[in-house]
Amino acid sequence: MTGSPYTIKAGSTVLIIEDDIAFAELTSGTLQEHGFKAIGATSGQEAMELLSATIPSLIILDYSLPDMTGIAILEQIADRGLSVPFIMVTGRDDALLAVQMMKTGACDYLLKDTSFLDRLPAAVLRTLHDAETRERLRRAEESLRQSETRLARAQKIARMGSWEWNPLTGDTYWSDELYRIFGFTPGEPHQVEMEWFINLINEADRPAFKKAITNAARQCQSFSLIYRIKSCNGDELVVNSQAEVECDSEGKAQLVSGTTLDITARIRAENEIQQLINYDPLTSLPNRTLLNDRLRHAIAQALRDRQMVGVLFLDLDRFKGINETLGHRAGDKLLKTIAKRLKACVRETDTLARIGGDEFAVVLMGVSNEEVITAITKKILGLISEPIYINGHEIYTTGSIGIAVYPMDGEDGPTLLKHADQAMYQAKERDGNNFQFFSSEMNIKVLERMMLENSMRKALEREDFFLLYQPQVDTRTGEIKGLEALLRWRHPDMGVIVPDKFIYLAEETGLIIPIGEWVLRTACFQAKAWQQQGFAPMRMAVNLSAKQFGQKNLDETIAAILLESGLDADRLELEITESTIMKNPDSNTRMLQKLKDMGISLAIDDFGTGYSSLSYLKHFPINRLKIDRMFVRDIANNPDDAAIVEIIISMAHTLKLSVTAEGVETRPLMEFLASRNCVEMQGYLFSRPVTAEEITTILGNGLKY
Ligand SMILES: Nc1nc2c(ncn2[C@@H]2O[C@@H]3COP(=O)(O)O[C@H]4[C@@H](O)[C@H](n5cnc6c(=O)[nH]c(N)nc65)O[C@@H]4COP(=O)(O)O[C@H]3[C@H]2O)c(=O)[nH]1
Repeated sequence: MTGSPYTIKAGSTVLIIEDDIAFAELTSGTLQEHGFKAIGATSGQEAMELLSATIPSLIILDYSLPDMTGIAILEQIADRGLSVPFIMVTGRDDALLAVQMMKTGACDYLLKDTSFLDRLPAAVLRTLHDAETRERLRRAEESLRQSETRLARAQKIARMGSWEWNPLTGDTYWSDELYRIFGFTPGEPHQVEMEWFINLINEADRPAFKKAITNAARQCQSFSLIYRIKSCNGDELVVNSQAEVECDSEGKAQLVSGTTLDITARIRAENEIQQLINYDPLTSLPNRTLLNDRLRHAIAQALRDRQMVGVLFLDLDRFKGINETLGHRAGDKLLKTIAKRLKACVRETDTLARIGGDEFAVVLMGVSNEEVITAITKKILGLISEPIYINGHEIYTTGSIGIAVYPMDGEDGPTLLKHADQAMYQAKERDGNNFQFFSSEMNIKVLERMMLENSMRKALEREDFFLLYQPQVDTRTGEIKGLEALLRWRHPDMGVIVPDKFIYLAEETGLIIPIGEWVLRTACFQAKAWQQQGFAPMRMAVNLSAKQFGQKNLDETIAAILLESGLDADRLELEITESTIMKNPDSNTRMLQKLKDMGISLAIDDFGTGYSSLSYLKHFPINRLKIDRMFVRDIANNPDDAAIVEIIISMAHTLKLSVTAEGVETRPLMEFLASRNCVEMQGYLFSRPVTAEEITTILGNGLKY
């Protein structure tokens, strides 16, 4: 209903509709005495005419009028859209009538009795006061409704929804717009379960959301969170939820409420901008801007981890010619194919960028040595040089790569890139399809390694390897109990090379497998030959590297060699380092057991340098511990080493293992070890590693130490 606003104030107009003129005057007089302005009408008709001109603050209405009933008048007033409070007046004391009058909307009703005039002013005041309160409430409700409409409109425009969640009861409220954002019809589902909602969130973002909502409920922490969510129609949206928490005096969360903004379009636009700023549109690879950024991060990370960063600058050889002959489209296809191939060579954490027409750069993270860089560079050159088929043409292209390494060749991105670029030009001058390190030392190192690797491949065929044997002596009797076979490489240019200088490379290249097999075979045949020459049978100790030990069929290979050579298994001892076993203790223990079951003796080499714990040691089916020569050497000077050696010896005895000390160079060392019950020793004091012929002489002379 609409109506005019009014307030209680002196002079408020009261319309008295009453056909009893005397009564009307009395009423009017009383009201005027109390400061009201009274106007009067004696019939319904007259009242309606008056109401056309004036709207009173209150009507005092006689229930029964000559031309119409009070109720009919009220209907006509309502029809005009007026809302004026009224008090009914009646001469009849009838409870039923009173109820009926109140039902018509009367604010009060008064009986025309002797106390009427006494009660009138208070009733008028009360009615006016109530009417004013109602009007204020109506206006407040109206304004609230308007605000709600405005908010809903604003939410719709902003794609923002609001919500509430009661952490105590689990009750939730979603605004209509929130339903719409998530693709639901407003109000459906009516009650939103938090668990159900969490399941709509992208799995990767769920933990962050759960944490935020839990912190809100448990610690009253407000939050602002961006996360992805699957909408009802399956689209993925990106939203930003901001929440505030209402807490009670004890700090217990009562209500979590907030807004959720759909920022999908914004994020998409931002991504597109980022894509344009940071990526090359042709290959979608990072461009120079992003490369510089990534390079800065890579350097910071390498500084923390004390590692190197490899920066490769690649330029395609003869690309210009291809572009000119086959056209730019073909050139673009070629670049895309190259980009794809390059991607296959680098790890996720590395950066591959296109920085110019036919120029690419690669940033290799967390590199520990230049070999890794060389390996990746070779792989890249190999992949680039494979034929590319474009528009029916078979195209051959190659690349030139310059390499700069942090920290040696520069401490910042631009310097490293500049140096890699310079090195690339040198590679190009050497006819392309080549790589070049910026620093000459690095080049020499890599070159040496490559040469060593090449000549090692040929060394087996050319029989450049040979074995030396070092006696293992029982110091109580001076007898030779065993011989350790030690590998040497007679290099055509570099002379004899010791294993420490090439075993690592043989391991890395896999050449250790054929070389190791050659060592085993040679040593077993030699041991058998000495037996056949009538010398007392001795142990032949052979070193096994980690790669050899990792072979699945190692036991079969060894069994075949023993069979070929005719050497009894119990004459062969395999020396494996602690770190080799500890690389994969469970499967290695199984292999050790197989070898032991064949009757072969097993020794842990360099004992004390690795990580064997006593509990592991108990489980390894081994026969012997060899104390590393590093500890033995320092016994005299370092009490710690002396203590370690003593512990190893007593541990070996407790576990019923034999023990051999390596690197015994002096008599005092021998005496110290002997006094600690270490019986068997090996070292320069007795003999350096010598050739098989020299061993034959020693054995022939019946030499004892
Ligand atoms: N300073 C000093 N050194 C002594 C003394 N007595 C022996 N040595 C040296 O100590 C090394 C003992 O061999 P290792 O600990 O098994 O250590 C060996 C072994 O781990 C590995 N190796 C040798 N031959 C082979 C092989 O055929 N296969 C594999 N996988 N590794 C081998 O190369 C390592 C080094 O071998 P070598 O250079 O021959 O070095 C030998 C030996 O010459 C001494 O009194 N003083």
